[in-house]
Amino acid sequence: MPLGQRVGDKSDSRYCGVETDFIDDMPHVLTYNLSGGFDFVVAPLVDPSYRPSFPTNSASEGFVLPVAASDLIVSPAQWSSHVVGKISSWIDLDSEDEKLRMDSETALKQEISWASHLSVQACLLPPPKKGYCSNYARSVNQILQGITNMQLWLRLPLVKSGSMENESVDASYDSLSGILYDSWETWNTFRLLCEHHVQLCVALDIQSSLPSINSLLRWFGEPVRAAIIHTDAFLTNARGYPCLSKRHQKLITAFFDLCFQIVISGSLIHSIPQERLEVFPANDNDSLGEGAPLRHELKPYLEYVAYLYQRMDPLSEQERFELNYRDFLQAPLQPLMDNLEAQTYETFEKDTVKYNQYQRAVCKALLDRVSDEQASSSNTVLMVVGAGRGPLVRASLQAAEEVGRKIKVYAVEKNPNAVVTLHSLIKLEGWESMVTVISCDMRCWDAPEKADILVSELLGSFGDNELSPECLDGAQRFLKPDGISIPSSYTSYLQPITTTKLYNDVKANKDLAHMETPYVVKLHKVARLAQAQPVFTFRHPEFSPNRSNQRYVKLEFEIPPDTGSTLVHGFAGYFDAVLYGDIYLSIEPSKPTPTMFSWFPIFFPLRTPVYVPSGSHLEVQFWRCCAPAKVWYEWCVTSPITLPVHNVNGRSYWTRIFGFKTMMPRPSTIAVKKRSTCSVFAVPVYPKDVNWMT
Ligand SMILES: C[S@@+](CC[C@H](N)C(=O)[O-])C[C@H]1O[C@@H](n2cnc3c(N)ncnc32)[C@H](O)[C@@H]1O
Repeated sequence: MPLGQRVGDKSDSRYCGVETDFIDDMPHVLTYNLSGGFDFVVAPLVDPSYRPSFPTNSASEGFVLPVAASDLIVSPAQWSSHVVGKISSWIDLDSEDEKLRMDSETALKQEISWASHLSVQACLLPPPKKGYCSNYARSVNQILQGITNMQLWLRLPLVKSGSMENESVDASYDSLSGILYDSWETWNTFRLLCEHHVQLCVALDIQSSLPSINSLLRWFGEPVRAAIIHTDAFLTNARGYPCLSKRHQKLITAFFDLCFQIVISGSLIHSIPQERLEVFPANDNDSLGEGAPLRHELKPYLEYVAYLYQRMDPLSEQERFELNYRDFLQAPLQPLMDNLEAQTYETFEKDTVKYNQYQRAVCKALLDRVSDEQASSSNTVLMVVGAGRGPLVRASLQAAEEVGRKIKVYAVEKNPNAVVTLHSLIKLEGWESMVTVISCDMRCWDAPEKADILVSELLGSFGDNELSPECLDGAQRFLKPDGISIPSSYTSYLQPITTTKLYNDVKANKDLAHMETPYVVKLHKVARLAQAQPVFTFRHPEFSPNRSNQRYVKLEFEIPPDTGSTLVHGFAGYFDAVLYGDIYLSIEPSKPTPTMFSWFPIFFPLRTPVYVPSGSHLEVQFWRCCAPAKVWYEWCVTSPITLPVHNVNGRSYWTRIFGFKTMMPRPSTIAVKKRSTCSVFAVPVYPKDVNWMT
C-alpha cells in the first residue's frame, strides 16, 4: 500500500518498507508485513548465523544455502516486488583474517547469486568496515559485471564526524582506529573503485543525530535508494506516539521529493496507548495459525512517515508537467541555426510570467522615453527582433496601450514558418495599422528607419548561448544612438554540482563528444555545492568600436567548510537578464523569477569527476570563443587537480553563426528532448511507469 498520494502527484506515490530479521518462513514474513501496511520487506534470504568455512580452493561447490524460503513458496512477482534481499552482515571482505576474507567473498557471491535467481530487484549490502573497502568494492564490482537488473544498495550510516548534532554520541568516530569518519567518503571511494556503476546505489541509516545541513546536501546528488530509520531515532510526542525532530522531518520530506524509499527498522520502543494498537485480520495463508489476529508493532512508525508524506505541498500544474523532464538531458535549442517548430513556440507562449515582465519593461521604457506632453504627438518606433509568432509584439502593443503611448512596430523574424503566423495574426488581431512584418535575418535587414526601442528574446539557459550578442550586434545598426535595448544586459552563472545520474547518462554514450557538450536539464537529484557565480555579461547596445564577444573568466568556488569533501560531476549554468531598469528575468537559484518556466538550467559535464577534499577550493576556467562562423565554450578545472580543457576548438559542441541548417553532429542515442517542449525523443521510466525499486 503506498503511503498515500499528494494532490496532483498521482503517478508518484511513495513506498515504505520494513527491515526484518531472518525467519525461515518467507510467506509468513510477507503476509505479516504487507498486511501490516508495508510495501516491501528488507529481509535476509540466508540464515545469517550460518558462517560457512569453505575449502580454500574448491570454493562453494556442493554447498546448499540455508535459505529463508524455496523459490517455489513465494511467487516470482512477490519476490521481485516485495523483497529486498539483505546480505549477511558477518561478511567482511577487508578483514585482516585471510580465511574470513576469502569465506566472505564466496558467501557474498553465493547470496547474490541466490537473490538473482529469485529476481529480487535489490540487495542490501552490509556497510564496509570503517576506512577499509577496497577488496569489498573489488568483489562487488566483479558481481556488478554479471548481474543485469538487480541493484546493490550499499548500506551506510548517515554520519560525518565534526558536524553531528550531539558529538558525545557520535557514531562517526571509530573508537578502534581513532579515525574520524565521514560515510560519504567511504561511499565515494567505493563507487570510484566500482567506476560509478549504475546498479550500485546507497541505503542510508538515519540515526538520532544528524550531520550538518551542508554535509547532508551532498547526498542529494547521489543514487540513494533508501533511507533506513531505526525506531530509536524517533522521539516521543506528548501523547506517547513516535515522531521525528524538526530536522529529521525536513530531511525525510526532502527524501520523498527525491524519490528515496523509507525503511523502518528495529522494534517497538514506544509505549503506544493500548487502544491505538491496530489489529489485522488473519490472512488465509497466515502460518501463525488459523484465525489468529495479526498486529504489526511498527504500524505507528509507518503512520507517522505517511503523515509526513501526506502533509507535503501538492505539486503545481507546472511541476507535474516537469516531472517527466527531471534529470533528463536535452539538446539546447539553436534558434539561429534551426527553425523552431510550432509546438516549441506554443510552449514558450504559455509562460505568461515572461511576457508580463517584458510588458512591464516596455511600459517603463516608453514612459521614460516619451513624456506625457509628447504622448499624443510622437510615434515611438519599436522593433521586435526575433518576433517568433508574435507574443512580444502583443506584449509591446499592450504596454503602449497601458501607458497611453503611440507606437509603430516592426516584427522581424528569420523563420519563414513563424512569419506565416505573424501575417495571420495581423489580420486576426487587427494590427494592420500598427505592425509591419519583416521576413528577414535581423543582421541583414535594411531598415527604412531607426528604432527607439529594440525588443528581443534570444536568450538561452546560459544567457548568451543562443547567440543573442551576435544577433543584437547585427541589429543595433538600426537603433538610434540613444535608443533602448530590452534586454539591456544579461549575465550567465555557474555552480559546481554533484549529479551521479547525469554523469552516468552522459558517460553511457561512451564518446568524447558527449562528455564535453552542454545539455539543458531540469535539475532535480543534484547537490548544489556552492553559490552560483557570475560568468559572462553582455550589455546592449554596445557601440564601442573594440567590442568583442569573446570572454574568459577564472572562478574560485569555496565549498562551505562543514560540507566535507565532495565530488564535482560538472557545472550547472543559469542566467539573469535586466530587461529595463529594475525589471529582470532570472533562473539563477538564489533569485529566480517566480513561476517562470521557459528555461531549465544548462549542465556542463566534466569528463572525469573531480574530488574536492574538505576545505579545498575548486578553481574553474571558462572561455567563450568566437570564430567567423561559430561560437563555442571551452572549460577546465585547474584546482584541486588539473583536467584537460574541454571542447577544444569547439570540436564537440558549437553554435553556427550563419546559415540555418544543422551541421553539428547531434546527440542521438541519449535521452534528448528540446528545451521545455513536449517533443520527447526518449522518456524517463520513472515516475511515469512507476517501478518502486528504481
Ligand atoms: C527564443 S525565440 C523567441 C520567440 C518569441 N519572441 C517568443 O518570445 O516567443 C527566438 C526567435 O528569434 C528568431 N531569430 C533568431 N535569430 C534571429 C535572427 N538573426 N534574425 C531574425 N530572427 C531571429 C528565431 O527564429 C526565434 O523565432
